[in-house]
Amino acid sequence: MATGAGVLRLEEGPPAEPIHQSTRERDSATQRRTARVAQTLASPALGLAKISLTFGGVAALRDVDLEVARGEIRAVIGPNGAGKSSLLNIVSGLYRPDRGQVQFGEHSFDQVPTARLAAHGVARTFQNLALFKGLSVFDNVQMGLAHRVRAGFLRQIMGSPLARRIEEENRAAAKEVIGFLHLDDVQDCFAGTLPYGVQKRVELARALVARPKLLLLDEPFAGVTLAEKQELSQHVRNARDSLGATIVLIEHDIGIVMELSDRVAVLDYGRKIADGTPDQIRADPAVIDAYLGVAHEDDTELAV
Ligand SMILES: Nc1ncnc2c1ncn2[C@@H]1O[C@H](COP(=O)(O)OP(=O)(O)OP(=O)(O)O)[C@@H](O)[C@H]1O
Repeated sequence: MATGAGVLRLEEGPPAEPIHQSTRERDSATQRRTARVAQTLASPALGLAKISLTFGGVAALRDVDLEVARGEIRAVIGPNGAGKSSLLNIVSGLYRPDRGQVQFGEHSFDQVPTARLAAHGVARTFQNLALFKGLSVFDNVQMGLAHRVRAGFLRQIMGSPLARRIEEENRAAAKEVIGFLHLDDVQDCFAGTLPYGVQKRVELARALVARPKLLLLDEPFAGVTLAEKQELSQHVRNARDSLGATIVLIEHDIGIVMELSDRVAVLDYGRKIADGTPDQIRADPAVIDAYLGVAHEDDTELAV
């Protein structure tokens, strides 16, 4: 039987406040999710095929398949050590899998070329903030366009009109995403002086400034307050709804995951043990066993 203690063990911050939806709201949200997934699965934004990875004798990932539909919010969850970060590191090219393929749209890779990630329309955030704390919010956000600046380096030092135009475009893009994430008031502050939850938002802005097609979020809600979680999850949803980004997130806060995601994949000991809508995952006995490590009963649900 699922116990609160078992679930709390999985969370790094306070548990998410349950969002109460009426049955009709919940049904229509489910219908929208199903339509979105069905519509776009023919041409997934991200496909992983038979991904395996070992570290010495430890199998971090075993034959993991994953499809992410365009415009979907897709969560990957699992207990500590299940392989979530390893998976994200493979998708962003930091790890090379022993076997398997990663596909972005038409392009397929044995190892994702990290340096060309942005060119493929992929951006990511990190579990531990990777901001430049001594730079302003504005400059941090502009760093998300560094690949464009590098491309125009020679033109820049020559002060060409094209370099000036690129710089203006970059500033305009940064300004726009800063407004989108309600960071206008703090855009001139040093990033390191801001509350942790705001810094997380700055990191999200930096990832979004290049308008990625695919956004990888590594524990975006870790360490933030309950109010900040609610706000941040709305921004993640807006990034999908208004900017059209497909989103993959790994996250320990099951409450937020179930509320935010269209579909959830569950890893345990490097294997994918379940994949489905939040309702399917909540009721899946294998998931309950993996999280609680106890024998399940037929009527048990994941307590979130
Ligand atoms: N760089 C590494 N070197 C050696 N072993 C590693 C490395 N990275 C991950 N592992 C091992 O691979 C397995 C999967 O780890 P991973 O960090 O991917 O899991 P996780 O689900 O992200 O865990 P957590 O939720 O605790 O971050 C674990 O047994 C871990 O110890």
